[in-house]
Amino acid sequence: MDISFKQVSHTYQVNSPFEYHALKSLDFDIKSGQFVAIVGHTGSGKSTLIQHLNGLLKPTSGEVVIGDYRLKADEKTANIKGLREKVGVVFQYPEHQLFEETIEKDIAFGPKNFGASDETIQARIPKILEAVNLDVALLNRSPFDLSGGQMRRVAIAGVLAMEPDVLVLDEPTAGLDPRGQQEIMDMFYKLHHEKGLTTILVTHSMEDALKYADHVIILEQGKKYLEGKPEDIFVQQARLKQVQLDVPEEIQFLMDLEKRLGMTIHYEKQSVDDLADTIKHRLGGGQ
Ligand SMILES: Nc1ncnc2c1ncn2[C@@H]1O[C@H](COP(=O)(O)OP(=O)(O)OP(=O)(O)O)[C@@H](O)[C@H]1O
Repeated sequence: MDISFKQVSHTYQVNSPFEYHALKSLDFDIKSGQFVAIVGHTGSGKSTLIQHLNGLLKPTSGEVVIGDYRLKADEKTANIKGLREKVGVVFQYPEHQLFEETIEKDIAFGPKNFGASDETIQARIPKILEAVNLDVALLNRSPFDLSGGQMRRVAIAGVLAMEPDVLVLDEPTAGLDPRGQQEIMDMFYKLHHEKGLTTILVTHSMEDALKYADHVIILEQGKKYLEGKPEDIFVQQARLKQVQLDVPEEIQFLMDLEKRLGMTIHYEKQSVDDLADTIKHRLGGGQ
């Protein structure tokens, strides 16, 4: 689904001593099928922004358009339930929201609430378990018997069970070890391509934004600071530094290489192996 933010502002606790302007005149478009990373340091407005994607929050002014749905202040959004079915949100630490006695019931909870029949849900479950790499034998176990990483996969399975068109991921790897982080991100990347999803990833990892996203939006104090292709955004070291963001490791490495050896390699999402080959070749003869 295409998504548009048109001059969106959001103010918390209007007309109170705690009034806070969290989003300020945000304008951007996300095309159906894009993988977009939203980055910015703490308090820049990322969580506020994504809560506008399924109508948990509404703009104080401006409008958000998501497919055929429109969110606008003082206007009742037609069929908000339909919007919440289409936009799946994986919140931070989603495993904290597990509550059913069995894994199967937890995965089925969302679609059941939205009126899907038992047969429909049963038909979806094996494919979802495969996607999140959980064993079918676990279905009747309590989610609370699992490891933290497995619990997160159950919670993600519950969101996927709704078969959303748009997947919103709020720091989906927070608290996982490096291997778990990569497994989860690779899983989302695969799902994104296989299911033709529109994916919106909030992350503190510049490396993940560079590796997985085809578009990056940087927020600073509720405003859009930079927007574009990751390989164009993440070479702007001085501008990133101004908002306390780092250059991803791969790009930092190529910048150091240029400084030390005068070797210029333009980063175009090459793998580490391809970069190593290019460097060896340039150094003369693959040693
Ligand atoms: N309910 C609220 N009432 C008042 N201010 C709020 C409320 N929720 C968030 N804020 C403020 O809005 C600003 C943006 O918060 P938000 O959670 O969107 O930022 P963020 O970029 O997601 O931060 P983080 O990376 O820490 O999750 C922060 O300064 C925050 O304190």
